[in-house]
Amino acid sequence: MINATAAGSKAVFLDRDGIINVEKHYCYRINDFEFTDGIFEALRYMQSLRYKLVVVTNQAGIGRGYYTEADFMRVTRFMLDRLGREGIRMDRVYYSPFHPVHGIGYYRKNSPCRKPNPGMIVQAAQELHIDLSASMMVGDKETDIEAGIRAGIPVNVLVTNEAAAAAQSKASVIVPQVKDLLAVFKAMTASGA
Ligand SMILES: O=P(O)(O)OC[C@@H](O)[C@H]1O[C@H](OP(=O)(O)O)[C@@H](O)[C@@H](O)[C@@H]1O
Ligand SMILES: [Mg+2]
Ligand SMILES: [Zn+2]
Repeated sequence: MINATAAGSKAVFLDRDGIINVEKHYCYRINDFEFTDGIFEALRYMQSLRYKLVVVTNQAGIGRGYYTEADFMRVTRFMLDRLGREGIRMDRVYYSPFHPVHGIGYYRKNSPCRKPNPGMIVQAAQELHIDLSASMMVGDKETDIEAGIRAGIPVNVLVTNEAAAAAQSKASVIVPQVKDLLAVFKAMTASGA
């Protein structure tokens, strides 16, 4: 169970591609941005329990030269606008444009903010006064789970329908689809957190 403490707010950290929108390699066009089935209901529920909602997304497509920061900002505005119309307010979006091998120029570096490194989560905790010990991470890759664990988040939820990924995962909970998240969130907060 998850309880908030006086040390800060509780939060749900959300991977973007594969959790908020359907994973389509290096998605940056609004026309390709398709919300996953069940994400609105899951986010609305956690927001109603006063969890902050924070996106932490690797966007190495920027560093690789596939699209620009302006492209990412455009699709982010679209995402936030649509979430807003669904009654969901994201507290912050963090992104890492870097890649240690394939990044071009400035973008080629092993950034502490690129998952599985926990930098984005740690930064969010400082800037938004989040109590990580009362928070959750949700992702579709083991790198998301590793970032959550390294940041000190106790509940790390993996969404995958790949048996091999599930078998090797360090996640606390594994579900096959985003539309299973609402039930996970309800179970995790059952004591009234
Ligand atoms: O919100 P996410 O899931 O952190 O974003 C992942 C995508 O940026 C991108 O990530 C991976 O590419 P890199 O190794 O970071 O270059 C791949 O899984 C791509 O398919 C994803 O679109
Ligand atoms: Mg992902
Ligand atoms: Zn890669």
